[in-house]
Amino acid sequence: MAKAYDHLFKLLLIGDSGVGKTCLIIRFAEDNFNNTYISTIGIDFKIRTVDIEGKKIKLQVWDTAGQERFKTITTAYYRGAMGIILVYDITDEKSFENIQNWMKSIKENASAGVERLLLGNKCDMEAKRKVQKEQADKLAREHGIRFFETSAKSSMNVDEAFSSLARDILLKSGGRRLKNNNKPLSTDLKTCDKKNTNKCSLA
Ligand SMILES: Nc1nc2c(ncn2[C@@H]2O[C@H](COP(=O)(O)OP(=O)(O)OP(=O)(O)O)[C@@H](O)[C@H]2O)c(=O)[nH]1
Repeated sequence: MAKAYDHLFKLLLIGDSGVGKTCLIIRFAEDNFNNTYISTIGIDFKIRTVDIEGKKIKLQVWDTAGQERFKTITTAYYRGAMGIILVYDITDEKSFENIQNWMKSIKENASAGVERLLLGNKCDMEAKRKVQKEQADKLAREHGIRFFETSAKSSMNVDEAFSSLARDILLKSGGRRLKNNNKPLSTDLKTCDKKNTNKCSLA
């Protein structure tokens, strides 16, 4: 039987408790949102297959508990991830400050070539904003990664964020094949603007 997908990418979401990791995954995988807060215990995952540049990419998206007491369990999953999404809440300054610690945790526990992405979630709550977009833009630039403001509630930028990460991983794996087989890299791969301008779109 033919495989239902061309590539399987494992992604992982990390960030403080309550920033909206579970809601982002549910919005992405099931196009749903719930206001009730049930803190994740340990780890869980959901799947969605997306079309990127004519390729079927199966995304296995792992949800981690943000609470400190689950850290030993959750960090064990970093190594298998090809992409890690760091999430903070734009209404919670502490969750943004802690991104530096989450970055450190990636350095200590993830594979060296892992793709990273920064998300400022709950951007529907403009009136309660504590973290300015420029601050996060600057941080993302310092780390050389992409940044989006998202809302799991309104869907804003959720598909775009996941797709841009998947596309970056695809580009990277294409590059590896090029190195190994000396085959030309597919020219139909559109590159996204790496300058965090949120201009990536679904293929
Ligand atoms: N307004 C708004 N609320 C959100 C958004 N995303 C999540 N929430 C709410 O924030 C709360 C926490 O969301 P979760 O997705 O459970 O947070 P989490 O990061 O998975 O938390 P842990 O499992 O404890 O690590 C819930 O009450 C959600 O309804 C969003 O984009 N906008």
